[in-house]
Amino acid sequence: MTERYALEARHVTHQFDTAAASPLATDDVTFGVPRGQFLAIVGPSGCGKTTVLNMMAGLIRPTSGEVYRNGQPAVRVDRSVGYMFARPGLMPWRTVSDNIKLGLEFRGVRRRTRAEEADRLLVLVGLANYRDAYPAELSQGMRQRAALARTLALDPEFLLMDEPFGALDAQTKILMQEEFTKVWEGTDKTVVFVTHDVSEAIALADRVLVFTASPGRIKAEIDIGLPRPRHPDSLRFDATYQKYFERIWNELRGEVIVS
Ligand SMILES: Nc1ncnc2c1ncn2[C@@H]1O[C@H](COP(=O)(O)OP(=O)(O)OP(=O)(O)O)[C@@H](O)[C@H]1O
Repeated sequence: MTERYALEARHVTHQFDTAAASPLATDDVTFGVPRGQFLAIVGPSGCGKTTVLNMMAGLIRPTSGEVYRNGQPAVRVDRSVGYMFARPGLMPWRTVSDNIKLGLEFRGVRRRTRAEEADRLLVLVGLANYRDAYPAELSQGMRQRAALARTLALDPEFLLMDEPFGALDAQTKILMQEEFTKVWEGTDKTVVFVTHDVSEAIALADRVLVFTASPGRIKAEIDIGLPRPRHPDSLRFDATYQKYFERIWNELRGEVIVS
């Protein structure tokens, strides 16, 4: 691997082509994510965060510019990409364990080792006692943990996460951030994490991009120098954390007001 970045967007612009309007979603966005870095993107609603993630995944193509994964244009979704949304999207007719095994099946893990690997992931996300439960029998936070385990079962090189904890209540969200940080810090996965929540971005990420209101451009880029391992649940009381919060919120405030 000689590329400087595992993931890269070079002068990426995306314009949706719809009958009603042709909204410019992103405008000349350029950034790179080194291997193993955790990048967060914050910005007002509608500024093109999901569009950027979809282009990184190879789900949609830029109108101009290019997105690269490991130096290659990201023209399609492949097994290097794990995508996680705010809604867990579990299959209701499959148990938690069987939902996780789905990721293992996709990865081509042999049937014999799937159960063992699913059990390991269930322990990792704190659902060991719910392996045979169905999604409807779980709380929202537990479902999202199961979705995280299913994504991790794919063992993706890139984790693209679109408000993955956005639908959770405040307490569960902090617990999930805590667990996810612990899991991620034990890997070398490259993460792009979209969120509205400035505190979440600072607690989790190595670097935060602040987007302008629509069309999304990069307004600021802030390295988060908080040491690891991190504990999102106690970080909020840290003076350095609060300085980052003030800085990022000052960048974001004007954009939220104009959007
Ligand atoms: N499929 C689509 N067709 C047409 N326009 C779209 C489509 N998807 C998104 N857009 C438009 O592109 C712009 C960016 O949308 P996008 O969902 O990327 O923003 P976002 O920052 O993720 O928003 P939010 O934070 O509210 O989820 C918006 O103006 C939106 O209306």
